[in-house]
Amino acid sequence: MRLRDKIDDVDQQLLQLLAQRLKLVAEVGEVKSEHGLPIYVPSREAAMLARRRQEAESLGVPPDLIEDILRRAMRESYSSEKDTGFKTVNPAAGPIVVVGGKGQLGRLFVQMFELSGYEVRVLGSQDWAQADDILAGASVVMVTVPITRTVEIIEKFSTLPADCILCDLTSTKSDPLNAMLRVHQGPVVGLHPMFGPDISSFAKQVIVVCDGRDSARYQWLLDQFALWGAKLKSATAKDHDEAMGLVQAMRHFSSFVYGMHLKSENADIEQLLAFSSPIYRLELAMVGRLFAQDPALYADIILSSPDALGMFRRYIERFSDAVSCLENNDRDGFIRQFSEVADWFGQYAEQFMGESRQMLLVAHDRRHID
Ligand SMILES: O=C(O)C(=O)C[C@]1(C(=O)O)C=C[C@@H](O)C=C1
Repeated sequence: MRLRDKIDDVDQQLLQLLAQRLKLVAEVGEVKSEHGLPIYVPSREAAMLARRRQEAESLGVPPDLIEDILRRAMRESYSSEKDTGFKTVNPAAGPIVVVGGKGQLGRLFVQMFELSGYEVRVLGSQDWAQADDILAGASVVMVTVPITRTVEIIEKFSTLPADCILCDLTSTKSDPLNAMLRVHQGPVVGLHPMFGPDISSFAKQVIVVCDGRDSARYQWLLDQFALWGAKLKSATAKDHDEAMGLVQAMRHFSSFVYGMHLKSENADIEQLLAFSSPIYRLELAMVGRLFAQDPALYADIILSSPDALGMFRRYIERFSDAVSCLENNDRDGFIRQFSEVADWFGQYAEQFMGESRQMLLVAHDRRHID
C-alpha cells in the first residue's frame, strides 16, 4: 500500500501543477483579450510540444504521454481563454443581428459576439413585427435558420443599408449566396461552420467562407472569427456544395441506413457493445449519435445536397457489384479491388491508420470494465 500512497501523492502534485497551469493560462487569456491576440497559436504549440517530447525522452517518459497530456490541457486553455472575452476587431461596428439567434448555432454566435464586445440583437421567428427596430443601425445581419427557410428569410432583407454585411450559416451555400446577392447590394458572404453547437471553443474549428461581394468590407468579421481561433477555408459555393455531397449527405445517409438496418435486424445493442472491437465501438458511437439529434435537420441537410440522389444510386450499384463479387466467390477480384482502392488512398491510408489508432486509444481509455 505504501506504493499506492506514493502514487496518490504524485497524482496530487500533478493536480497542483495543472491548477498552476490553468491559472497561468487564464492570465495569458487576459493579455490576449486585451491585445487582440489569437487564442490558438500553432507555432507556439508545435515548438512547445517538440521540446517537451525531447525532454520526456531524456527522462525515459514516453513522448506521446506528455504530448497527450499537454494537448488535453490546451483544450482547457482554449475554453478558458474564450471566457475572458475577445478584443473587438471593429469597435465602430453597429449592432450585429442574428436571425434565428434562439437556435443552438445561433446562440453560440450570439455568445461569441457578446464575448467580443459587440451589441447583439436576436431576430427570432416571433420577432418579425419588431424587425425594423431590431435591424436599425445593424452592421451585420447573420441568418442562421433551418435550411428549408433560409432563402425565404433572406428575401426579407431587401432594404438593408448598403454598408450592412449580409451573411448566413447554412450548410448549403449556392442558393443562400445567390439569394443574398439578389436582395442586397452591400457586402455579402456565405459561411458554413463545420461543427455543431456543442463545441467548447472555436479553436481549430473550420469555417468555410464563400465570397459574395465586397470582401474588403466584411474582412473584419473574418478577422474576428480568426481571433476566436477558427480556421477559415475559402471556397466557391459550387465547390463547397459538391464536397458536402460526401462530407455531409453521404456520411449522414450511410449512418441513417445503417441505423435502419440495425433496427430491422433487431440487433441487440447490449450484445453488440459486449462483443465490440474498439473500431466497432467507434462505429456504433458514430451511427448512434445521429439518432440523438434532430431528424428534421438531417432530412434537410441530405435533401438539400444537389447530387445526393445520384450519388446514393451510384453507391447502391457499387455495393451491389461488391456483393456480386462475393457471390461469385471471387476472392482474387476482392483482393484486386481492395489493392486498387488502397493505391488510390496512397499515403493517406497510413495517415488515417495513425489517426484512428490515436482515437481508438482515447476511446479505449474511457472504457470501464467491471
Ligand atoms: O501560449 C499561449 O499563447 C497560450 O495561450 C497558452 C497555450 C497553452 O495552453 O500552452 C494555449 C493555446 C495556444 O495555442 C498555445 C499555448
